[in-house]
Amino acid sequence: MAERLAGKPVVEKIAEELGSRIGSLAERGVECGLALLRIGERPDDLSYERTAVKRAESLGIKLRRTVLEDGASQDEIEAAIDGINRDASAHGCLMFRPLPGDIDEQAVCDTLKTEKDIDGISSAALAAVFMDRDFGFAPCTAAACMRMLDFYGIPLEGAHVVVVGRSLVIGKPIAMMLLRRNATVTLCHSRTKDLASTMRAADIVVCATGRARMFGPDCFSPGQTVLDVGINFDDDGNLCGDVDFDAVEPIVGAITPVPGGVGSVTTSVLMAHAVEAAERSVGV
Ligand SMILES: Nc1nc(=O)c2c([nH]1)NC[C@@H]1CN(c3ccc(C(=O)N[C@@H](CCC(=O)O)C(=O)O)cc3)C=[N+]21
Repeated sequence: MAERLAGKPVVEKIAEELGSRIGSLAERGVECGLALLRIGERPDDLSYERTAVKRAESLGIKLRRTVLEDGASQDEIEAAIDGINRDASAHGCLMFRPLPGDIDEQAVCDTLKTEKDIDGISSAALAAVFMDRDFGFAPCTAAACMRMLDFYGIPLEGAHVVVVGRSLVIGKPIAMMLLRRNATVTLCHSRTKDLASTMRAADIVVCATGRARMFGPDCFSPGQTVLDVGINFDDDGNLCGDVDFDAVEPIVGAITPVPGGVGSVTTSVLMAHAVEAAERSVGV
């Protein structure tokens, strides 16, 4: 049976680190604030939001929630971001993505003030990830995967990592972050030929497609480490990952569960980024 790479100890470690930093900010009269911007009622957004609310409450981070109707226009969404830009009590902003409808998403992302961009959505923040430059913040989900790998001591140097999924939220940025750590990265997607055999050849597989239980035992081999980034709801409304966990767990070396895996750490990384943005705002 695979080792289960649980999010909980990583979440607890981050909470411990943040506790004292939030305390120091409070001594300077700064209450760390985080703005959430959600458009519509997508179940995976709501799942993220539920955990974020829980984490913020337990850490003492102030949340400001803005919810727009599905069908909100480009102008309405940009106006909401403008409101967050001008709210001095919000040190960082998370906008749930992808945006519904035919919105120019990158234009929306680029209206957020750089210093509040704690999910690395602006062109400049993403460019920095691709250029190995330390500027701004990396996308929280990609950063959460890296934290998981480091916490559990999974070696990256020279390792062959297959990433399945090429989104700007996770697939593309994590490929660059892994490269920076000297992994050999293969970036796969829905049109990849011989996907299963490519996945089987990897040391580490990162699944980020958003398709419920899409990857079964034929895609994996003994000893592999599997990060399941998917947050999906099956036909019965149950939360599940991109990997068919029950069928794959007996085969591989280590695997993250859903729930209780990468997603749970993502929300903690979001809090860590908000605290860092608050610190930067007062020059710490
Ligand atoms: N800009 C952006 N970045 C994202 O990374 C992003 C996004 N938008 N939109 C929505 C999806 C989904 N997502 C989740 C993250 C954590 C949990 C999470 O905390 N899940 C808990 C369970 C929560 C529950 O029980 O519902 C867990 O997996 O243990 C869920 C979903 C990030 N996404």
